[in-house]
Amino acid sequence: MNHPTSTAPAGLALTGVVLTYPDGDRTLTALDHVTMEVAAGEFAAVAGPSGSGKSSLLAVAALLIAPASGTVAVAGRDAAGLSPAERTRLRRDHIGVVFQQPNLLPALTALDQLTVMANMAGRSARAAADRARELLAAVGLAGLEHKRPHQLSGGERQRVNIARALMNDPRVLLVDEPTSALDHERGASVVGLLARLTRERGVATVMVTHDLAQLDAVDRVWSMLDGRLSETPGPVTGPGHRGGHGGPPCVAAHTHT
Ligand SMILES: Nc1ncnc2c1ncn2[C@@H]1O[C@H](COP(=O)(O)OP(=O)(O)OP(=O)(O)O)[C@@H](O)[C@H]1O
Repeated sequence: MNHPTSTAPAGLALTGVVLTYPDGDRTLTALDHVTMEVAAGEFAAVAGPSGSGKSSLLAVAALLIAPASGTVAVAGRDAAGLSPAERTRLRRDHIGVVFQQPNLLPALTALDQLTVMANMAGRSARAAADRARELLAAVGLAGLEHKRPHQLSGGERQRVNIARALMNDPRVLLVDEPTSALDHERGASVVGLLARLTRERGVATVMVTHDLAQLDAVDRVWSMLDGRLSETPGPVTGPGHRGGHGGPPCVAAHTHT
């Protein structure tokens, strides 16, 4: 168990994060002094064009890549200075990741997709099954626990994916393009589900998306352009706000001077 060691917020905090990749003789700056705070119970979206740095942001927030400079704090704990084992534990205990493709194992039932993770984390089989059932019900899949992935729709598979990411009761939920394989209606339903789970479970959620039509349920919208992140202004009232922010942000027109 990781205990907070600083006054960083209980959700996610990135401060002055710079991430570079080698690019021939030069370096490419994928994240350029990115600062972002997402509180417990807050649902933030990051929108931006292809190549703007959204996946890089998620990878750094998930503690999969260490930034060249800047800090990442998860559940109040600064990841800098942790050993690889401590970083892995911080990720396992406090971060849930929903990948774009559900990555479900074809042979496993919906219930087993969730319990296999918990068993690996040392939870008793009974406790894991109880939690998995509760989560599958919470994402609207009660009664489908014994279905295998090919017996589920795309939207249902994405719900299993979300339930699986919540198995360890994470403080931070990182979601990569969850609606890309879904039609508008099913996509809106998945985003609405993420909004509800974020609020009910007090998790700090960051959703990366291309889909500007799916932002009504989020609390805050950030725009990513050329590795720079800025919050898109709108009539947002803070954590718990629901019901739209006055239309999609003008991501393409956003400039940094
Ligand atoms: N492993 C890597 N090595 C070198 N350059 C990389 C690497 N990963 C990403 N990049 C570059 O970093 C920049 C940001 O990429 P990133 O994948 O974070 O963008 P993105 O906004 O997620 O794009 P998309 O929406 O297409 O997934 C791009 O210019 C990309 O080419």
